[in-house]
Amino acid sequence: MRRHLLAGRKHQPHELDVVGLQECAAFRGLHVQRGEIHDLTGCGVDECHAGQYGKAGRRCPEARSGRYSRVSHKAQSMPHQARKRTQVIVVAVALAVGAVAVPVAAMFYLAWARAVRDEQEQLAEVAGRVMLRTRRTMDETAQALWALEPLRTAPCSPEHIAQMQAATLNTISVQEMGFFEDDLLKCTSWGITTQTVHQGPIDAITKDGVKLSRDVLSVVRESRPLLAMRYGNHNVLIDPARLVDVVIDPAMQLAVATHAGALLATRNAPDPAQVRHLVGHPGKDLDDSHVMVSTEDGDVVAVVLGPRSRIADDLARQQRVLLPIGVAMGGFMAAGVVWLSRRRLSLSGELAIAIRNREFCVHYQPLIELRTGRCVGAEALVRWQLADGSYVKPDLFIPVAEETGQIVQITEQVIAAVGRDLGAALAADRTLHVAINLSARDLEGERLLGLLDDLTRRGIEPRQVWLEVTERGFVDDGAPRAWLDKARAAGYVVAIDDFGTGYSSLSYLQKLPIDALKIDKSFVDTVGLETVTACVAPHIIELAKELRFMIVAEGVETQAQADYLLAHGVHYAQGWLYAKAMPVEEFLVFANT
Ligand SMILES: Nc1nc2c(ncn2[C@@H]2O[C@@H]3COP(=O)(O)O[C@H]4[C@@H](O)[C@H](n5cnc6c(=O)[nH]c(N)nc65)O[C@@H]4COP(=O)(O)O[C@H]3[C@H]2O)c(=O)[nH]1
Repeated sequence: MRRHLLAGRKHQPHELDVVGLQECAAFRGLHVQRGEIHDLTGCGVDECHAGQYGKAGRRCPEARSGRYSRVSHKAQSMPHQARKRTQVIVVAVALAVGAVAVPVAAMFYLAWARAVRDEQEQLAEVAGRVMLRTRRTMDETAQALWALEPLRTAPCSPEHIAQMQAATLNTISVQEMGFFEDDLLKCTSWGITTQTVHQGPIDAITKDGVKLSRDVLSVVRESRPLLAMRYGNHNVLIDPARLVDVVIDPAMQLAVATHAGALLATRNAPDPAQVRHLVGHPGKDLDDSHVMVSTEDGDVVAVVLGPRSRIADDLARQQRVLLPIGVAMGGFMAAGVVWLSRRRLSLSGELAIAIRNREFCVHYQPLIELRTGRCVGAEALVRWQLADGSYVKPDLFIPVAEETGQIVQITEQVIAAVGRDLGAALAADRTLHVAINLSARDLEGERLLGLLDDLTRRGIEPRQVWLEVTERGFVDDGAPRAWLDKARAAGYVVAIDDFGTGYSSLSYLQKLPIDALKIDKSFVDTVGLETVTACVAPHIIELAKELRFMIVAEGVETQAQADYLLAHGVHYAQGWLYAKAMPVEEFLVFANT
């Protein structure tokens, strides 16, 4: 913004103010200190302000204050803008860092979550196989038991023992079968029992009514602790290792437990406490050392634990796939942030915000009838007011707004402001008019004409509204011309602005649909000078008179220029000789003075 404010300025009125005011003060023996004039002689401050910039009795309101407030004002806008820029840059950097960090962190997390999920899925598949194995073992064992109940032979008769032997041999999981009477083992599949053996405590009862007892030892042969399944008077002994006899990674740990948490079978020595925890909370889990999964059916719970280190390999694989995606997303988002912040920092971005926040107001530069010296109207000049109260001059942002098309919204705000500001004054005094600047891009569609009609609904007559269009607005013979014809037909006055600075030749002038011509300041400046272009102003004036246009001279700064223009038949003048653009309240005072 700073660059914009400093570069490409057409006029530098405030700097002229300072120099001029200082010179004037010195001439009159006044003392200038910190932007204020102190009257050491007791007179002359007002004269100095008025004499240098306004004609007698009509002091330029900007000079009247005795301060160079607008000069310092403008200077103050720099730190404000710089602060704003810094804020935007800081926010943009923070967002850009976030834009990269968030997707990369998200991908780290996703890779971790997917690695854990994959591992748990593998464990769940093993748990499913363990459960299937357990179910089959228990089911076939139960079948063998049910086949002997009720007993159809004499208990422990050779036939009965043969039946038990056959069941033992035919059922792979069964190691031994026994027959109990009055809680005592009477015989087994291997013959009559001579020892006193009681039925052990029951750990669980299946939904089929089979009772389960752990850690039972065979009385017939030496064995490790077995799992007893009992139904009626018979029981079978099975090796619990069968329940967990599935192909697994050696690092995995397995367990089959009852719903009460009693371990029926384990493999690779899982921690009983961990197993019991999973029995109580079936599903998937993860702790500092293990990934865990459990699955259940009505009778038992199968638990599988894998070391957490198993995740690492899969994690590295997932990261190889996902991290580049995260980095790409981060880069994309960071680029978006950079693009947005650049846009925000760009003038058009600032303009968009200013339009949304309605930061524009209008100042009015009086238009003087040369013959009478009377104020007969004003040119509405848009001002972009910054948060610190300073203004951005239109030369700085109008070209950008025209380029981007934002000018249409600005013009809409200007027309609305003119209605609010001058509606009553124009309705009360039909000799006053207001000139509104339009850009070529404004001359399309019906919307703006509708807004102008809103002005007339405030009691303003169309002839009191001058539409100032630069030569560019007339270059195109198509839509803009038709638009201007419509506006003229509705009674609005069309003026060609900055005449002579563009493409139009003098002969072209007679073909234009205009009522008034504004002579550009650059030609007014040549009045009375011995320059090559000094002859242009009289030519323009003569032709405009021939074509019966109203003639306005812009940028009149000296009385000599005003005298010359009056002598040559120019009707109106506008310039710092009379007044600069000013807020509406000051203009209304000026117009009535
Ligand atoms: N050095 C000097 N300058 C004088 C003197 N008298 C007037 N000026 C300045 O000359 C410009 C006259 O307006 P313009 O030729 O229409 O030139 C305008 C106009 O082309 C454009 N502009 C201003 N307001 C609007 C608007 O509402 N819409 C559009 N489309 N353009 C606007 O911005 C231009 C610059 O406007 P401003 O900065 O307000 O500058 C104004 C005014 O302050 C003088 O005696 N000496």
